[in-house]
Amino acid sequence: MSQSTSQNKPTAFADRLAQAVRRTGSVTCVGLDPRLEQLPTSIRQIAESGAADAKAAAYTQFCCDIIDVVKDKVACVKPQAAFFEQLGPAGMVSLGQVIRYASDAGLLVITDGKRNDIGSTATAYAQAYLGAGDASPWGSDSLTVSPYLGRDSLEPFVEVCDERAAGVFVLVKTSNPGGGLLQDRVTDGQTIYARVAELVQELNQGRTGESGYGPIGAVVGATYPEQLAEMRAAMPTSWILIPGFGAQGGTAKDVIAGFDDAGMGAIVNNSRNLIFAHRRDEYSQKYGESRWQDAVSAATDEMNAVLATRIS
Ligand SMILES: O=c1ccn([C@@H]2O[C@H](COP(=O)(O)O)[C@@H](O)[C@H]2O)c(=O)[nH]1
Repeated sequence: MSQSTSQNKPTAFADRLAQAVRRTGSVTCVGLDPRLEQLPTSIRQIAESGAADAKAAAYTQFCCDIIDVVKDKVACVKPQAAFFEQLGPAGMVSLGQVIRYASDAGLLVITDGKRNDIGSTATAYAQAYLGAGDASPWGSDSLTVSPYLGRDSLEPFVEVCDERAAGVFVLVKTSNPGGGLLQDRVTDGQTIYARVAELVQELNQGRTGESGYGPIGAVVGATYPEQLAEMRAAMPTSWILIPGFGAQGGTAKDVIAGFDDAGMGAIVNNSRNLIFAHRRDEYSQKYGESRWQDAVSAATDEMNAVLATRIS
């Protein structure tokens, strides 16, 4: 549930994120991307029947067990909607349960759905996902959104962010190798991703809170450190969500440029290398599969420490 000010006005998402980063001392975002075949055996057994609701129950258990481990170690989690949607309706129920569990545990939730559409439909997406607790049916603090449909498709999200003290992260420069096909195109002397960043910066105008950041954040991949530096400068009032750390090759030195001088303004997502840490050589020997939660804990501590050393 959103923390409230004395006037009972919910604290803005950007400020809640700043508070959570300060409280935990962590800029790590734990990505909740459950994949059936990679789950520890004890969890995979829940899905033994092969039915969608059994798989969904396994996903819920796995994600909630991870939340139990990381709730005091990090500021936020990012459930990836795709893995839940893949299971159909039962998966979507699981997504809702995981979001609620994380929120109740005091974590900020960024649902990674990469939603958007024409304005009137975008409003429905915004109302569905944005607003923690009972403010929306999904109860997310924040949602990833696509800018491809233009400014009028983003404005409904901005409105709902204002109403519900929520946030969005607009895809600016994604971590995947093929993203440049469109994002790096130069038009009117500017790359598309730089034009999107300009739009993000415009939308945040007049919306910054105590933290100096506004509700409209940006996604910029750890796999493009030079562009990350360029985007930090282009969007000084936007939180940057940096995916691509770990399994996609991004390292601590690649993400430094995403932070402001106070070591704030960015969160670094890591999904596979944290949640399936028990499968990594460095942790499997020490913990084995039966102690998979200890592996998640150790991997999260390690990421926190590596980032803290680099950023401070
Ligand atoms: O540009 C982007 C935008 C989103 N993602 C998502 O982040 C995680 C990354 O998972 P890892 O296991 O840490 O590679 C995943 O949910 C992606 O869909 C991204 O990677 N890049």
